[in-house]
Amino acid sequence: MVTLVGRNGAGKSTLLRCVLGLHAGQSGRVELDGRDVTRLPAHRRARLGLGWVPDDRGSYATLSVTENLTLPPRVGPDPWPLERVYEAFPALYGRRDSAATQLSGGEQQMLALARVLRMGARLLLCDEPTEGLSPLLVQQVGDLLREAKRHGVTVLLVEQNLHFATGVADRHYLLAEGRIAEAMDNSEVRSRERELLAYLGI
Ligand SMILES: Nc1ncnc2c1ncn2[C@@H]1O[C@H](COP(=O)(O)OP(=O)(O)OP(=O)(O)O)[C@@H](O)[C@H]1O
Repeated sequence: MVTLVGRNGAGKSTLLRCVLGLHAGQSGRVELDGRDVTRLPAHRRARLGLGWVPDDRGSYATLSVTENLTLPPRVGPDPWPLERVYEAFPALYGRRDSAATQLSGGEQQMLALARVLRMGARLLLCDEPTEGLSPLLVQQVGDLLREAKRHGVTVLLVEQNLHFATGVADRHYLLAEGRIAEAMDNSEVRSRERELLAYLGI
């Protein structure tokens, strides 16, 4: 799991869109598992296992959790069976008959992530999944990202919460003016936390 950090406007969301194939007119290369996918359209990249976790959660409000998890098409190479989803996220199993709107913020986040795993994604792109969440929900999002990682899923995470980032990710890239300015491991981020927070303006 890797995070992208950077000031507002540094280009984090744009980089995610480039990786997904949603940004026209980019330069450079995008590789997935060593394969050059730069010229592939977004839907072909999805078939190779790229998955976007929408921050508006993207679930069908009036449908139950199970229905939401049954509907997504299988596009990627490794679609999770429903049983694996429920085993990895038991809280969702407990809420399986509830409508998506009745879920807590953390459970909705869990459902959004689980839907992408059901579609077969191996690499998840998440844009600030903790933004605006209470500390308890932030902790739940951390648990669920760690759970996905434990199951072999790779995560590229845009995240401004450095404390959260060092708790879930393995390494971090600082983006400035659309370029990678620095690569850091967890101990470096922790030892430079004050300086980085001041730089990020948080
Ligand atoms: N590599 C780049 N080269 C040129 N322009 C870029 C590049 N990356 C991003 N931009 C432009 O910079 C602006 C901000 O980019 P973006 O929204 O991706 O930043 P961000 O880091 O996600 O910001 P925020 O934290 O506010 O969401 C956009 O107008 C985008 O088109």
